Amino acid sequence: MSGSITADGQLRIGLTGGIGAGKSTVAALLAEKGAAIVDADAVAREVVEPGEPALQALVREFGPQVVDDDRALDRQALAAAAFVSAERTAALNAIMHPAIAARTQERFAALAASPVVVHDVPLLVEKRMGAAYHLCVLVDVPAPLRLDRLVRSRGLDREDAQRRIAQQADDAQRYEECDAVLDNAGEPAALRRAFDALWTERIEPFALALDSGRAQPAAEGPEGEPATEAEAAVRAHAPARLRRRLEHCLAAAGASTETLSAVTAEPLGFRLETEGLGGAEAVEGALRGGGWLAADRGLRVFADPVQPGRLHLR
Ligand SMILES: CC(C)(COP(=O)(O)OP(=O)(O)OC[C@H]1O[C@@H](n2cnc3c(N)ncnc32)[C@H](O)[C@@H]1O)[C@@H](O)C(=O)NCCC(=O)NCCS
Ligand SMILES: Nc1ncnc2c1ncn2[C@@H]1O[C@H](COP(=O)(O)OP(=O)(O)OP(=O)(O)O)[C@@H](O)[C@H]1O
Repeated sequence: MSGSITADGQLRIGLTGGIGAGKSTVAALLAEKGAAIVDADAVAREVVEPGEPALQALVREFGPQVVDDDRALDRQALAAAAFVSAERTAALNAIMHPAIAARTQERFAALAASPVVVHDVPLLVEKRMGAAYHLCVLVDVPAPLRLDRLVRSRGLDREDAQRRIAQQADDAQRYEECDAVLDNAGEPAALRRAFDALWTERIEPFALALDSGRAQPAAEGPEGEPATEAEAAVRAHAPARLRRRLEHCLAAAGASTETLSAVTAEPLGFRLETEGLGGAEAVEGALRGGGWLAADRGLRVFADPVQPGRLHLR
């Protein structure tokens, strides 16, 4: 389902959260700022339209009751059959996710000229897709409140919503994979304020740095104490996320990460022996595409103004 980080100068954001957290609400705020949105739920609907091979595979796997008289997918019937156990959900995913991934690649390719592309993807954490984006944003709401909102304002069946939550990641796993948290347990106005701060302090300068190809000199890491437990957890996992990002973009260039080592904690620093890596240009391009911009001879800086990271090439 993920696109790899390829289009030069483009900021790619992964947007996620448990069912009913408010991803669509945040995606609308991002679109207002001019970001292009790829909506995984919408792509998932397209690949099961009548005549699509994934629809036929669903009928073979789950039986004829998952289509109606017009041979269109009965979404409620499929949800009832698929979310009963981890094994049945895995069977659903095995059919759907390759089809979604192929269509998603096409979407990203068509948006190569957009400065900011957002992938709204409910299962980003479950599928450990975070390293494929420069920044992952989590919309965070405790599960019981999500359940109430889904039942009250969207009319979703409570048991269905509960079963889906049981097949999704938990909060601790989300804090490991995501770089920024938007708390949406309060009023919509509070979400908008938090979003505006994230846009101004992080997304906009990050996108400008990638677009210009120049690392920002002030990148010294997060300031002050984390305001919430969620933020503290997110920050604690930053070194591991940055390392996964580095490994992801180097692997895309076919370069070995055997000599990649962590050297400093503050600011976060890594070292990579480039001798014998081969394809210097491919490695350069992959690092740039991954958000690691040239700052000095032998030094790359990850362009996230809040979670910078340095890479020393030897
Ligand atoms: C089972 C289906 C037909 C139910 O359709 P329905 O219209 O009721 O829900 P919709 O597609 O709008 O999804 C709503 C939410 O359910 C949750 N959800 C959907 N699929 C899954 C899944 N495989 N595992 C866990 N949660 C899921 C997500 O939070 C999603 O945002 C549909 O969800 C589906 O095709 N799911 C498989 C594809 C998939 O994994 N989609 C998630 C995005 S990649
Ligand atoms: N701060 C809020 N206060 C009250 N209700 C909210 C708030 N934010 C979102 N909602 C409502 O909660 C429901 C879920 O929000 P939204 O559709 O944005 O979530 P989502 O994460 O996209 O959902 P899904 O996982 O189903 O795709 C919607 O009915 C929305 O109007």
